[in-house]
Amino acid sequence: MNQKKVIIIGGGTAGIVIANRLQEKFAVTVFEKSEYKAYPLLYRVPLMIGILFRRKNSEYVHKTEFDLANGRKIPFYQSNLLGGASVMNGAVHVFGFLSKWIPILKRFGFEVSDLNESHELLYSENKVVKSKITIKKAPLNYIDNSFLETLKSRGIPLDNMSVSEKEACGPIFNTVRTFFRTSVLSVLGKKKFKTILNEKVERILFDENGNAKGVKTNRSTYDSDFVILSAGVIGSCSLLLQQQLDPNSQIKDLHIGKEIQDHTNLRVNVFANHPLNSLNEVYASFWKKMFLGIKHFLGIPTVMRGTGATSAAYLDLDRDGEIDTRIQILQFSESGRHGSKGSVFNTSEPSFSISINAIHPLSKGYVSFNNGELKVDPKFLSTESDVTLLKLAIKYCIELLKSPPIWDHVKEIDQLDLMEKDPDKYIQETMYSGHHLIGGLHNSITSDFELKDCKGLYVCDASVFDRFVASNIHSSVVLLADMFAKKFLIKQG
Ligand SMILES: Cc1cc2nc3c(=O)[nH]c(=O)nc-3n(C[C@H](O)[C@H](O)[C@H](O)COP(=O)(O)OP(=O)(O)OC[C@H]3O[C@@H](n4cnc5c(N)ncnc54)[C@H](O)[C@@H]3O)c2cc1C
Repeated sequence: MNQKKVIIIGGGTAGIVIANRLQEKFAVTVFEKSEYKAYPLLYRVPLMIGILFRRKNSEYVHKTEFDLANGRKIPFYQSNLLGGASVMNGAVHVFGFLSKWIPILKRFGFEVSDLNESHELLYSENKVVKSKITIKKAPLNYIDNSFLETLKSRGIPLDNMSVSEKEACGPIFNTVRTFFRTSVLSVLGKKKFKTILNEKVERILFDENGNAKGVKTNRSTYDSDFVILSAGVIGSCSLLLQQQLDPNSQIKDLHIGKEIQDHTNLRVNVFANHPLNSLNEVYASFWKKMFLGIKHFLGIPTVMRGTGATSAAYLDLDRDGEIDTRIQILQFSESGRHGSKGSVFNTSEPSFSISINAIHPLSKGYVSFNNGELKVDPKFLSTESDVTLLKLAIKYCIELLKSPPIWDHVKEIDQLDLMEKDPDKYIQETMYSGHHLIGGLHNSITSDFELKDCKGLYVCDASVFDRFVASNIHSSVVLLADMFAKKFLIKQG
């Protein structure tokens, strides 16, 4: 039987998940502009991924910069590898608040049972199942235990951190195989679809009736019955925006690139008063690093199993009855990421951080393409309520750190004076991107994910989210991509 052909643009998080489902009934080809290079073993170990971002001219990632209102430039990293952002992300898994999922499910005609089915198909907890994304609860040490104990003494109960709808604290989920980080590439165990690497799609082709009929890449043109755009927020928006510039373009002005969002990420850094049995040890000593590395590769549990982000808490800081903030222990410090005016949070001393994420920020920005130039600006903290929440969070973290038992580990809270006297300045000088871009195409598609006015061209990736359902976005993208593919199979299969 002649199978219908589907072209997927982008072999990233969404693209691979969609290809995995659609290969049941379609001849699927995935075009990925990056190559799957011999990705070093080292980077597949959870924490070691951080080394990638510090290398200048890395062949595995490329860097875009966001301009902040105060003149600071902060990096946003994209992947140069098959698997997209999921290969080099921090691997923290959060499935999201059901109350936030419901409007998204409704918008696309899904039921909660669809969400649960996709979850069941793609994720397994604490066991390795072929072709699933394996997740584990992060291993906890005494910094985590003190953090959780302090939270509990403030009335925040221990709960399931993957789906809590109320204030809770607990260990978080990481993507991990027995020895390595894993990503959506684990679904490649059953791969039948074709991947064409190192080939960038430059144009989507349409027939005379306005139906998508294939793509033009930097090398050739390819025919298909359907085209699915999964090139990520920046990739999908920029491809459509560029194509729209052509006066005869099929693609109309459909709010493309408008209302993108990102989680701002802020850290409260702490110098500890004693050496920590934590990821700092991996940082501090070559021999310890070797020792832990050997243990890790032998499959003996080590701190390297975690991403360094280990336990967290959901909080309702403005007391309006809805969870708004997540604080999370980070047992490592990234050079260059902290400190005002580019100074570095000193990692040679034992240290840890509390990372703050406003879960549902209201600030919105854009992706634009003018005079051959791509501009991406999430317009961080352009809404006053986002700043207010971060200030409440800083205050909360300082109070928390000053309470036992976590206080027992604290020698000094870095930049405490600035945080207390001028939190606005602290926020502007130290905030970073949470690397969770969403939106840009959410107003441009139908409830079937079809680009409005363009038959046969579908969009599904982080760009179709009109809101955050969780404090992290990877799992949300994976689950929506699978639900989309299931719907596509029913309608077109
Ligand atoms: C550094 C980093 C850390 C993160 N940490 C976490 C985390 O800990 N937890 C979490 O939940 N989320 C995390 N995220 C976010 C999450 O990984 C992403 O939001 C999600 O994977 C986005 O999926 P996507 O399919 O929309 O895009 P991507 O995975 O980026 O896929 C898009 C793909 O399309 C390709 N492409 C683009 N244009 C073209 C073209 N014209 N032709 C062919 N191919 C093209 C790109 O090369 C890319 O491979 C992180 C992201 C980053 C970057």
